[in-house]
Amino acid sequence: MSFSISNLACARGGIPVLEGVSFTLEAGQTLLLRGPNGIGKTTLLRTIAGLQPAAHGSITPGADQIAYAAHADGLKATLTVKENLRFWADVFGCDDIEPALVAFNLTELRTRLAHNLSAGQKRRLGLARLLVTGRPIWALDEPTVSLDQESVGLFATAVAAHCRAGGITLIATHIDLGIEAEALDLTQFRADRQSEDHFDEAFL
Ligand SMILES: Nc1ncnc2c1ncn2[C@@H]1O[C@H](COP(=O)(O)OP(=O)(O)OP(=O)(O)O)[C@@H](O)[C@H]1O
Repeated sequence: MSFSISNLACARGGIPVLEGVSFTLEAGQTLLLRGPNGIGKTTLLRTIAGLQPAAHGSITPGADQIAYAAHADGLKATLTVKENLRFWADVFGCDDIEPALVAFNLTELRTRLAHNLSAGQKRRLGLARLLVTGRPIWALDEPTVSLDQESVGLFATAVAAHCRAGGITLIATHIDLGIEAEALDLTQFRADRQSEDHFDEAFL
């Protein structure tokens, strides 16, 4: 298993954001995506997850191998913790949700409605979902927002286990997660946004 991006360009709201993004990750690797606010970390992850098309270039393998965790937790508010995980496990064909409950310290909260969880507990449940997808590539957008130190540790442990099992993890984050990984600053891939001005002028 490897994950490869070649000469990728992506846009947001019709405006070019990144261009010329190329890298390859091998099984077991984690890559931290860095760069200032607005540089395009979320845009890149959304493109990798298949939520928006690439403007140019290729991503291999495709979105059916990606588990994406966005800024929002994406929980079903009226289902319990256990029911939320069971829902996603059924979608992805996973039999056993217990390892996911244990990994993110959710066992005692299993019967609580997602609506009634604290922000950090919601985030833990959102991340536990990754474990029932069975997908080899995790694309995570600021995954530790709202997490306390102990929960950041649970997250780091889950990432390490995923990578030991041959998985690949991409993490967009501004903070130090205590995870040993290479970092890629997306600033070097900032798109030349002059092109949109030329476009406008041509039609005025
Ligand atoms: N829905 C949208 N429509 C138009 N432009 C958008 C939209 N969402 C984001 N953008 C713009 O796209 C660019 C890239 O945003 P993106 O969210 O990918 O950056 P980011 O690196 O993840 O930022 P941050 O570190 O603040 O989370 C920014 O200039 C942003 O203002």
